[in-house]
Amino acid sequence: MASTPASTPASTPASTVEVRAVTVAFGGLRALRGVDLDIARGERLAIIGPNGAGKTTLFNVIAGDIAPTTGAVLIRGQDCTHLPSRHRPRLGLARTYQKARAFAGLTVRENIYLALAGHRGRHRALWRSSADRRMRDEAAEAAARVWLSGQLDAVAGELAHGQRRQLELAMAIATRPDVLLLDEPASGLSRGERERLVELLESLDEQLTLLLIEHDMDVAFRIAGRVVVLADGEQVMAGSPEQVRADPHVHRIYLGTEAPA
Ligand SMILES: Nc1ncnc2c1ncn2[C@@H]1O[C@H](COP(=O)(O)OP(=O)(O)OP(=O)(O)O)[C@@H](O)[C@H]1O
Repeated sequence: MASTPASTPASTPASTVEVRAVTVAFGGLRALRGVDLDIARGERLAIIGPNGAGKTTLFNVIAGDIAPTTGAVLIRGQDCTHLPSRHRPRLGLARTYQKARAFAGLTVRENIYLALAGHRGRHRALWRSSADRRMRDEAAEAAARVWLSGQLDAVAGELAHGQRRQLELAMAIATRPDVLLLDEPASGLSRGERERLVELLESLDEQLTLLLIEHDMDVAFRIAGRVVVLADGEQVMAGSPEQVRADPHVHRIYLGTEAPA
């Protein structure tokens, strides 16, 4: 019988991210009530739902920013329910937040560089070695991906809102994640910036697993292959953008209107 090398997992997980019966209680408030989700490698999944539905809480659980009250999260087959968020980038996970987190006093290049250095555990060796020079080049490449080449030496705090969001995205994609969580990437962007965001998201590696919380239905439906609708901490529907767009229940609870005839 052929032996399996020790480094090869016994089985390849069917899903890159598995959310198992996750509940989150904040005191008496149940922000998530038994959410189950399987997200396949390379899938583009949009999570939509009204304010307070539990979307960001679900992201926080997947990214390790909070632990679920009950239930489990597996990333690439590994149970990481209680793994702190700082260890999850090494599982290939990157996320952005609703509020920009770049250092306002540092330049675009420095911010992306620090994201890379943090990811590789190289905080203490800034700007010195050839590896650091490589990271500076990689930072410039990531900036170019989000059309910020002309702003490499601009201080983040002086960027326009849209450019700051582009920077956040560059900081996330620079680490070449397998799983990318974007929390409302289109928020506050102009129409032209939204078009560029869609173009950028469409250009990401096909193998990348992308989870998106988005209030802009146009962006969400264009990017996603599957849409999950959360309401009041529960998944109320999942389907293709076309199915979700046409679902009368979704229209009532989320859009507050009847589905188009
Ligand atoms: N740290 C917290 N402490 C207490 N309650 C919280 C906390 N975080 C979220 N909540 C509550 O949990 C519920 C779900 O919040 P969450 O931010 O996940 O919703 P959301 O769907 O992302 O909403 P939005 O679209 O407005 O961002 C809300 O009622 C919110 O007030």
